[in-house]
Amino acid sequence: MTDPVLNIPPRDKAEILAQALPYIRKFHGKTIVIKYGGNAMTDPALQADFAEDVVLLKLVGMNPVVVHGGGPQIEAALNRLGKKGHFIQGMRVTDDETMEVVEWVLAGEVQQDIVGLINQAGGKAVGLTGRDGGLIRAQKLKLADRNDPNLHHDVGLVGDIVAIDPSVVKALQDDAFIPVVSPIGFGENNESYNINADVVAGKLATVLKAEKLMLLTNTPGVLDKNGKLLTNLSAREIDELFADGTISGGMLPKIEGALDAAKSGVNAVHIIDGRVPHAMLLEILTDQAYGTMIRAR
Ligand SMILES: Nc1ncnc2c1ncn2[C@@H]1O[C@H](COP(=O)(O)OP(=O)(O)O)[C@@H](O)[C@H]1O
Ligand SMILES: CC(=O)N[C@@H](CCC(=O)OP(=O)(O)O)C(=O)O
Repeated sequence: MTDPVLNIPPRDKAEILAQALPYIRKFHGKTIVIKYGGNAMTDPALQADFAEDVVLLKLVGMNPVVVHGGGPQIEAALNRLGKKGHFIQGMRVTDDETMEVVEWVLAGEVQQDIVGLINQAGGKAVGLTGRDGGLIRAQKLKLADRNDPNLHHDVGLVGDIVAIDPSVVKALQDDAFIPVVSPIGFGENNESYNINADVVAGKLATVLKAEKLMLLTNTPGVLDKNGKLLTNLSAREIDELFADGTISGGMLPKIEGALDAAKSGVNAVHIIDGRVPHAMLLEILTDQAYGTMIRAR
């Protein structure tokens, strides 16, 4: 894949840097929630680029908050135990044993890898799960069927977010740290819940009154039935794509998280290709639009 930053002539590079100034000014002090999808983090070189981008955003005065996924990494760990993941409408059916694997892969492995990379790039990252500081309170999700709202699926220990207390994230931000959040919630009886990372990112962006929510994944954005990129989607257009089955699998919770944030006042919500080096930086700091923008109306 070509690198959009390195493979361009120096004059154009200078142009990109000059373009960045108004955006740096505009977003100074603003919170930007970045969902780093498990599918976008499979290449070590891209992971290092991602970490550098997050640090750069912090250095120029923005407040990045990372929410990470790890679907493929959980799947690999389950396979090693002779288990295979099963999804309903983009949600992993989570029994007790799967929940244990989810916790150690997300909080023990993926989160700590990202924290390490950000620190290596010169930032000060702090890893959190939804337990830390009472960040994500959850209850068992009753998953309504998309075609028959009277039918509900039992997806085990998948969490429905009851409340987010963002005080721990705000305290870290005020202290120049970069929070890296694992999508694990806690229930009334201290039980753990597996929550889709897109849903956590959408809700956290809303509660933090973020300026932007960026969802980094492994497609150029939302694609239509012919595989063509849809650069802009309203709530009504999304309903149509749900209805005709164009949006499926992992894209279902992603769009729901994105739309929820857009409707709740997050100014700009983008689904972008995390496999393109520095896509997030270019989206935030240049005039060029990337991926799919989700609009409330
Ligand atoms: N209309 C669509 N456009 C793009 N991707 C889609 C669409 N419908 C379903 N998908 C699937 O959603 C996937 C992204 O979701 P997911 O696998 O959960 O990624 P992540 O780990 O980044 O959250 C894509 O790789 C693709 O297989
Ligand atoms: C309930 C549910 O589906 N949880 C997800 C949590 C990780 C995640 O969301 O990872 P991605 O962002 O990489 O898909 C899972 O178990 O895979």
